Amino acid sequence: MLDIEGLVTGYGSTTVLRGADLSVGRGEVTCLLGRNGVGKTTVLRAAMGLLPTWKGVLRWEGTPISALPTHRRARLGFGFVPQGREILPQLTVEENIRIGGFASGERDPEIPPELFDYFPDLKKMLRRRGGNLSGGQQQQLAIARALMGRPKLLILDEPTEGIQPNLVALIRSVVTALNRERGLSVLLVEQKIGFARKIGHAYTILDRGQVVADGRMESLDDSVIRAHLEVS
Ligand SMILES: Nc1ncnc2c1ncn2[C@@H]1O[C@H](COP(=O)(O)OP(=O)(O)OP(=O)(O)O)[C@@H](O)[C@H]1O
Repeated sequence: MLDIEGLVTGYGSTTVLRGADLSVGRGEVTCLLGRNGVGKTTVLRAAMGLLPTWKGVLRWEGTPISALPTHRRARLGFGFVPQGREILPQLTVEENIRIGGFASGERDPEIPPELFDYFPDLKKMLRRRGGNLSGGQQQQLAIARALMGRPKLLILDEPTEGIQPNLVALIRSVVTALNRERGLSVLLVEQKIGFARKIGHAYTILDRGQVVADGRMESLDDSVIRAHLEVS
């Protein structure tokens, strides 16, 4: 579905990704893993078109998309939940969700009732300000907002960061349900190996801007973790 080949990009004159390769299969959850600062968020931002592709090719269902701006990628079916969630604190929960519909080009987006099948808590707090929600509630809100664009691929940057353990389980069950019931493909950056193992079908490990290991999640054994993920 999404294929990234030989991606080189960075910030200003600093190269961060030095030829990264990654694929997300249709209907699969792929976890992008790696130590702090190796370039995981940079991969997601380049996939969304928030950073230019300096070298390499990004393909969506076989078609090159490297030159497309972010809003065109959103219309193709990319949904993005950024690190830190980026909820608008002064707007209500309902307004924050509807913004996801504007982003995909709708003039007066209505929230489909079935969205709340996945987020019953949000339904009870539609009039509350986004800034008054807990981290876990904001994460649900950010996912709901991304779903308003009816994505085929959901890209999540550390969805469990700063979230209480009981809500981590909730986020996992929501993402798993969206994957199983709606066939949504998922690319997610994660620091918690246990979470990645439970949620992912495949993994890719990044180190210093390059992919150093990838495969099916069952093959992510302790030797791979020791070599590439534990702090040495
Ligand atoms: N806006 C920016 N301007 C300049 N350098 C940046 C910027 N954002 C990130 N970097 C640098 O790019 C490198 C990769 O950062 P990135 O956020 O992609 O890593 P990461 O693997 O997602 O890290 P973390 O797990 O800490 O979120 C780091 O050295 C970081 O300092």
